[in-house]
Amino acid sequence: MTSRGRVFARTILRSISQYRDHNVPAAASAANLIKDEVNLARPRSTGLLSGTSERSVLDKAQGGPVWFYAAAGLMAFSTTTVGSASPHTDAEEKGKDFGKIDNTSSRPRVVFVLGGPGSGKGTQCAKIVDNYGFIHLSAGDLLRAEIKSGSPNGNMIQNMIKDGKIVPSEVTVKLLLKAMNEATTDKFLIDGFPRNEENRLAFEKVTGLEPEFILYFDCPLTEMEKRLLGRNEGRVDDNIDTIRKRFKVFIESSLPVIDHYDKLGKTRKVNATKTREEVFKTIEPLFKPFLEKSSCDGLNQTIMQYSSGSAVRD
Ligand SMILES: Nc1ncnc2c1ncn2[C@@H]1O[C@H](COP(=O)(O)OP(=O)(O)O)[C@@H](O)[C@H]1O
Ligand SMILES: Nc1ccn([C@@H]2O[C@H](COP(=O)(O)OP(=O)(O)O)[C@@H](O)[C@H]2O)c(=O)n1
Repeated sequence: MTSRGRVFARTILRSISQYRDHNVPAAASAANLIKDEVNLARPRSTGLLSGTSERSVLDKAQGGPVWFYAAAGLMAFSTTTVGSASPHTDAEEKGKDFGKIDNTSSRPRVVFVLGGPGSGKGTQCAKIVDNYGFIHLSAGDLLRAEIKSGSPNGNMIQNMIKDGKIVPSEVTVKLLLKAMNEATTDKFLIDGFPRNEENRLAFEKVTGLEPEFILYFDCPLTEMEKRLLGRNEGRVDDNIDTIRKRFKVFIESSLPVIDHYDKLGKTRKVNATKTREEVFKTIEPLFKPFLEKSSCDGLNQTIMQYSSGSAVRD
């Protein structure tokens, strides 16, 4: 990074502090995340010109180092559009129209997988990973791993999960970013996230990334309840009391997020009541376009821009 880049980054961080001093809560929590992320991402950004393996996946967010964009994320960001779907698009109906994935971009590509508890998100994610080279990041799994790791946040997370509540975004986004940074691919299925508007805004502000689309598993509560009670994974939250609380949270906090993306034409609604195989058949057309062209071309182009000095971001 050049000294000009450092000066600019400091300026951005200073302006975030000023926002925080004026009690803008989202800016304040984003600022905390950003500071952590600066520490996470900075050492790696020196490898920018030395090849893909040394570049942090998130360094590629919007074509520049993540900490830079994390800071800039507090400003308005333009987004990448995928497909031509209209609101309330049904996966079965649209078929191949889902196609227009920007495979020339070197940005990390993110698909959010949403749906009520027990709607089959994890089950389908495993199939997508096997067939379409995505990395599956389950927010719930990351939180449960954090509890197991003996983290100081462990107790708090455990209590929230037992009570069916949504863990503060600061914690969850940080875990997601760490996992994305460690990943060896740039295609991410982020499952069970964003679960509320706070999750959504924190991720957006910190990464500057917009999802390609939202895969929404639509399933009646009665079916989800039956599946959860039969899941048998020994989870502290798969009991009838917590399940009912989770349903309430889903309706009150998660549906508005799905609706937000629906209005942007990004929600791909899937009937999740069918068999596992049928559901997978329905969603496959959404993922085929990701196989059509490697993102390496876009990536190489970005690296050449940096080498020739034509890119202003360092
Ligand atoms: N299409 C389906 N039909 C019947 N049961 C399913 C289906 N998809 C998943 N399941 C089962 O329902 C339970 C919940 O699925 P899971 O993928 O863990 O849901 P989520 O990740 O949305 O909570 C699991 O026991 C799973 O095996
Ligand atoms: N973005 C997220 C995702 C999960 N969680 C917590 O983790 C629990 C389990 O989420 P999960 O995605 O593993 O499971 P399901 O509820 O989808 O079956 C949620 O009920 C929340 O308590 C969270 O706080 N924030």
